[in-house]
Amino acid sequence: MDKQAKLLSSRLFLKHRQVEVVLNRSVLTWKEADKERKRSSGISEGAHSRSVQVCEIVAVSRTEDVDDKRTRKSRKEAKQHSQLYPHAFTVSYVMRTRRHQWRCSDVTFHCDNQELCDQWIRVTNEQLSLLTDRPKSLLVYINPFGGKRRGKRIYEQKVAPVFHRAGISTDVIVTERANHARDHLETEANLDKYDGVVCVGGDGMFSEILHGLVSRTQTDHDVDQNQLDAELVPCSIRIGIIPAGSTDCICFATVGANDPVTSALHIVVGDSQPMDVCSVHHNDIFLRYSVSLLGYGFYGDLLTDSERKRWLGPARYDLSGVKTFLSHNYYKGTVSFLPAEGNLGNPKDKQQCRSGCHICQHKPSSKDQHSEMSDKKEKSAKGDSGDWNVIHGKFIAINAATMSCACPRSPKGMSPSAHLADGTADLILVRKCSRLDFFRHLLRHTNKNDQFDHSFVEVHRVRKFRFQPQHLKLASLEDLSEPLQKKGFNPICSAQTACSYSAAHSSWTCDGELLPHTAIQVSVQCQLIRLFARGIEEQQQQQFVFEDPCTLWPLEQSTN
Ligand SMILES: Nc1ncnc2c1ncn2[C@@H]1O[C@H](COP(=O)(O)OP(=O)(O)OP(=O)(O)O)[C@@H](O)[C@H]1O
Repeated sequence: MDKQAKLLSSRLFLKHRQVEVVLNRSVLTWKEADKERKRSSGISEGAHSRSVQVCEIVAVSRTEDVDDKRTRKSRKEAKQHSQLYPHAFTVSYVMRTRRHQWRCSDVTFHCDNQELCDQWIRVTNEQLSLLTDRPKSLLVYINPFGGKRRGKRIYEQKVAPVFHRAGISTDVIVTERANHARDHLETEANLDKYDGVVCVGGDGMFSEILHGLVSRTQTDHDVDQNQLDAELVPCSIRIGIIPAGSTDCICFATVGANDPVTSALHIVVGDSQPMDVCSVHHNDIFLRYSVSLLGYGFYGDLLTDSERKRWLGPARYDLSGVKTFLSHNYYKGTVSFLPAEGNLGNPKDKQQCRSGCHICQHKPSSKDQHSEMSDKKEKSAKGDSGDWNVIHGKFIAINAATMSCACPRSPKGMSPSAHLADGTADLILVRKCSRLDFFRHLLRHTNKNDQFDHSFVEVHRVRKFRFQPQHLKLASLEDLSEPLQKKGFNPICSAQTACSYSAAHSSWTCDGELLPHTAIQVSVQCQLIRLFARGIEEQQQQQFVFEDPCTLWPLEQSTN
């Protein structure tokens, strides 16, 4: 850092203290000039040096007003000071606070020379203009009904001021119905105008944006999404998520916090986090895309039941969870999967996917993927099952996690070491077991114990998988004639016919939406989209030195 050539170096005033301010290409540093002198004279107190990376500067501009938050006495002092040093500029920058949250902090430097002040603003802005990843123009969709219905307020009070400070222009659409954002993106939006799309809402709203953007990209490139082996074209513009829903798992897993200001700042600094997307088909029909969890059995049943209890609000998930757990259903079927050979990671690794993850950076080139695909096509044409593994069984749950699925309730997530962008999903098969064992497995989603370390749980890192429920294939006569106890049904199910029917098949939940088919084919599309995020930062990455920030803004209100 010190070796870089200085672009500017001046003695300026920060409040009443003289500071040595230095700008080089990557860092802005300031330290108290007087303390430096004391130290050279042998007194042990060191100069407090503060630094901010240029890539984390939000904006720099001329300052006209003195800070009106000061006390009357300090306002008077400030007035005298500003008469002596009437020219000032303010640098707004990212400051890390607790638990991966970011805030925008300001520091104002004063001087007596207008030319010098203008030079600082000009040179700093020149450096910012070299950061070409930063968005200048954004298309924002707000779901006014997501979560606690605070999407619009969250955007106006916490996010818009940050975008305004950074000089980002926005077109804002407040949605009027479900799928409004998806349809607009698919058919109407002039995407050439924008550097990114921002979603203000929860995971359901994000899914709309994902579907709109991915479908639009495929249409623009004449790619047929219904084709199972179609090579999908990655989306060229990034998506930002401002969490304002009741479930904000995608935001949490990619930023480490559900906090609107933090997300806004990740957008401003132009972060880019590639993400895998699963495409889900039923034969030659495209069904949906998924970025987090595909679940059959336990989670499918839970969602089906919770959909009937929407009136209960978020509490419906707890109630349906208990009910589904007590039902303790299992399902017969065949799972086939293509293991992720050559992948550097393993679902049982202790290492988690974090900012700058080397496993995600080592993605297979599209050429390799293509030749792998042609290989498979050749093998299947010959009637060979290729490298596909096939498992017939009775499953309580079949889950495919494309990311860790970490959320505040399950801080490590369903598959703690799943990666955001390595082109794979973790396929977790929970076979029929006792209710107590299943409870132990579920409990491990909330604590630090290895949730795969059970004889009835297996996990595979896969590039593709298929599921065929048995009832569709074999009409399951044998199944239906089995005594209910043998099938593991719970005595609390009093209507036996209803129980046997409900246990014949479950449904797939796909990122919180129910799929209309149970026989599905899933293919992981490596790095199909990019988010304005950088993955969860390691704690050590938390911060350069910052003391005594002049102000923190926007207002320190609690987040949703
Ligand atoms: N204006 C609107 N009116 C009604 N529904 C809308 C509107 N805009 C978006 N939606 C739909 O609302 C659903 C839920 O939105 P969102 O994900 O933002 O909130 P949420 O509270 O997290 O919801 P959930 O947890 O139920 O998914 C989305 O599936 C989206 O399609």
